[in-house]
Amino acid sequence: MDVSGLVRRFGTTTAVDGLALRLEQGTVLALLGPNGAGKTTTVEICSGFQRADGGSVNVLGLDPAVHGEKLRPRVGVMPQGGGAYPGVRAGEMLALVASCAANPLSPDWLLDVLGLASVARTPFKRLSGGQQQRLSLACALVGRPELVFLDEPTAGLDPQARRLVWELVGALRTDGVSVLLTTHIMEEAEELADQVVIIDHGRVVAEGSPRQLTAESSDAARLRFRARPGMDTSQLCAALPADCRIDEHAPGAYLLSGSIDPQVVSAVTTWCAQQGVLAEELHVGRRSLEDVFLELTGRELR
Ligand SMILES: Nc1ncnc2c1ncn2[C@@H]1O[C@H](COP(=O)(O)OP(=O)(O)OP(=O)(O)O)[C@@H](O)[C@H]1O
Repeated sequence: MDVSGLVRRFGTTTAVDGLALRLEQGTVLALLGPNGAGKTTTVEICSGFQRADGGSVNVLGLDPAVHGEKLRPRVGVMPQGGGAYPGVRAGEMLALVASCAANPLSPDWLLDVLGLASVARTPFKRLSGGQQQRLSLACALVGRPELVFLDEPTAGLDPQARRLVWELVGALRTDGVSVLLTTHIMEEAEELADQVVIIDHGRVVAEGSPRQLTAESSDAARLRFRARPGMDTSQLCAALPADCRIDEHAPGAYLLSGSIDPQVVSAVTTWCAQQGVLAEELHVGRRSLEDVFLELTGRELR
């Protein structure tokens, strides 16, 4: 799939502003971005649910705005928030979607894999939020698609169901299916994606494999630890090398960046001991995808 120069406006808002993406066959691309960055709009244009105001989209060699009918049997879509006729039973819904496909997977098998066999006769509106999500995923996969769009596939899922979705995405990739997913869970992108694209204000701000994105531009490492929230770290900072910086980026979560050497680690633990606190989850390593994401898109709420 290839997207270039994509533009979508809503009144005075430019939701997508010249976006370019490339999803290679049989790979997983994670589209990340803060709330309102333009992820869902992009996915909806690529999957043929919205028209673009500019740019080009090529999905499996076709333009979704022109060849929606031809594309529909070849792609699977799990929209954000799912959706179905409220009164339809879970099993009926999946059977209905399967009946539109040339060579569908067995709906019963898929219900079983997704842990929905026991609610096959339950009306959609009576399913729990997580069950609705899983049914929506089943509907996206039942037609054996060549390419799947998953808009926040694990939002609202419990840890077991999230792992199951991760396994399914891994299995799709092994089968040569291309996957475009959006997520706010950085760990999910690190775990699943071959390629990560971070967007903000409808534009690409960074892209690469999770490893490329988290590789340090210098040899500066990070030291993280958890301790009592709100500690005054100015004294600690004064005792560290000049290029070291310490931030409490969430209550009780401290992040020290700069030249981290054994003396710095020792200074941190000694200082914590002097404060009478235990430095928990002390970890020295490269920056995480979440660090990169926050550096690029800022820390303020959208
Ligand atoms: N139908 C619409 N009418 C008006 N504005 C819209 C419409 N759809 C999206 N927008 C606006 O376009 C921008 C991008 O929205 P979009 O839903 O694509 O963001 P997102 O990255 O998917 O966000 P989230 O992470 O919250 O799901 C937002 O400012 C949103 O308010």
